[in-house]
Amino acid sequence: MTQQPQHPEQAEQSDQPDAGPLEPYDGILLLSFGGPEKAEDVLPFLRRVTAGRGIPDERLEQVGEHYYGFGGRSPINDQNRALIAALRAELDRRDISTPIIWGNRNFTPFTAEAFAEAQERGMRRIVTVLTSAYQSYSSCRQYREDLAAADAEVSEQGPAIEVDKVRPYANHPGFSRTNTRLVTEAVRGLLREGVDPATVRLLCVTHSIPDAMDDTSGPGDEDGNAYSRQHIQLGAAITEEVNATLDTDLEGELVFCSRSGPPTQPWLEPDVNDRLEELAADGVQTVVLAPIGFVSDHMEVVYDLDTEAAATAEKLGLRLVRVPTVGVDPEFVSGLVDLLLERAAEARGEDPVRPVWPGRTAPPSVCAPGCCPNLRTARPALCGRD
Ligand SMILES: CC1=C(CCC(=O)O)c2cc3nc(cc4[nH]c(cc5[nH]c(cc1n2)c(C)c5CCC(=O)O)c(CCC(=O)O)c4C)C(CCC(=O)O)=C3C
Ligand SMILES: [Fe+2]
Repeated sequence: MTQQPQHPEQAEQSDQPDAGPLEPYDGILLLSFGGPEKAEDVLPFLRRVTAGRGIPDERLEQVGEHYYGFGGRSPINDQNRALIAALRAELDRRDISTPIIWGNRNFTPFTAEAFAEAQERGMRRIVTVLTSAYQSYSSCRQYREDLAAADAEVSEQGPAIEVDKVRPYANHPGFSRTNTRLVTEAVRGLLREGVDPATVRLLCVTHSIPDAMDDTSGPGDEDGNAYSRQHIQLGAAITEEVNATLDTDLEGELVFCSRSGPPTQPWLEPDVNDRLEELAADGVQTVVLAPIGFVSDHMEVVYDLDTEAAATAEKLGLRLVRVPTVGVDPEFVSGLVDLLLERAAEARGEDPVRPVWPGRTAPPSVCAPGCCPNLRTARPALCGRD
């Protein structure tokens, strides 16, 4: 690979696909949730997120206040800009000139705007990476539906764009090993201070989802619950690895944050705050809180964990040590590039090595028919066999 990185201007002018390691793709789409950037954005954003989803008004007002507490600006868009810059640098380092575009479900640039940009730049076949590592309707299939809707919208204006997606990456080492290292370093810091490991508990935390959404998550040919199983598997592997590395005997478990929906609807539990109460009553003194469900420190992390759970811990006299999210950690970013290369090799009909940790099987890059169904209305989705 002696080819020099192309100038972006040059890439824009060319209407030929980039000949290179990511062939057959001529564009990379980072697909994310999106968040508001100023106070006036908050209500339209929340209305869009919750359209037709039966979230009680009371909860919406509360969540609005979380955003206003940060001046109406969610950190998520800036974190995605930083991730794009880090991906660009890692691609350049590997002499891969394929351009990156960006789309969001709930804030501009919307997914359809990203598709319009792809069309303008002459892209014909793109590969998508989600800012979400796990399988469920909310964290995977809904993005595939967004892709289908965006595709339908722009295909009236110009040539069609073919779209593929990298596999859900909860058990790709770039994600799982980075989380493991970050947790290990947090616990090592406590040991260095002389904290007694017998007083420490490890909590892995993720976004709660309705039980019904968890029950149907996954390809539909197993037992469902792919979302909770993937988290439990990674949490257990991290705990084991931390204990092996540091010669400790910490207990680890999975807890949930950011529940919404009506109180009558069951969501995954225990809530992080409830669990902190119980652990304090059991004599635990320090909790290491690892947000393995999130890729960056967006509002769920800076509000639900760093503000709300931190206040609960303070009230209980518990010390809370929050582990960083993977963010733009070089090992994570490099893993995403590996995933792009793996997907490109599959698209060329090759049989690439698909690294996995923990466990033995990587989820397929092309989702099974009916994977992670929408329980309300079936909508068309791309990147699957249905
Ligand atoms: C699994 C999952 C992820 C992780 C995977 C992924 O990243 O996709 C995630 C991420 C995020 N969720 C976010 C924000 C919100 N999620 C909401 C509501 C909901 N989330 C759900 C699930 C998830 N959500 C569900 C089942 C609902 C109920 C309504 C529905 O079925 O859709 C609501 C409505 C109000 C509320 O009830 O909280 C908001 C404002 C933000 C942006 C943060 C920022 O601005 O920095 C991010 C990254
Ligand atoms: Fe959410």
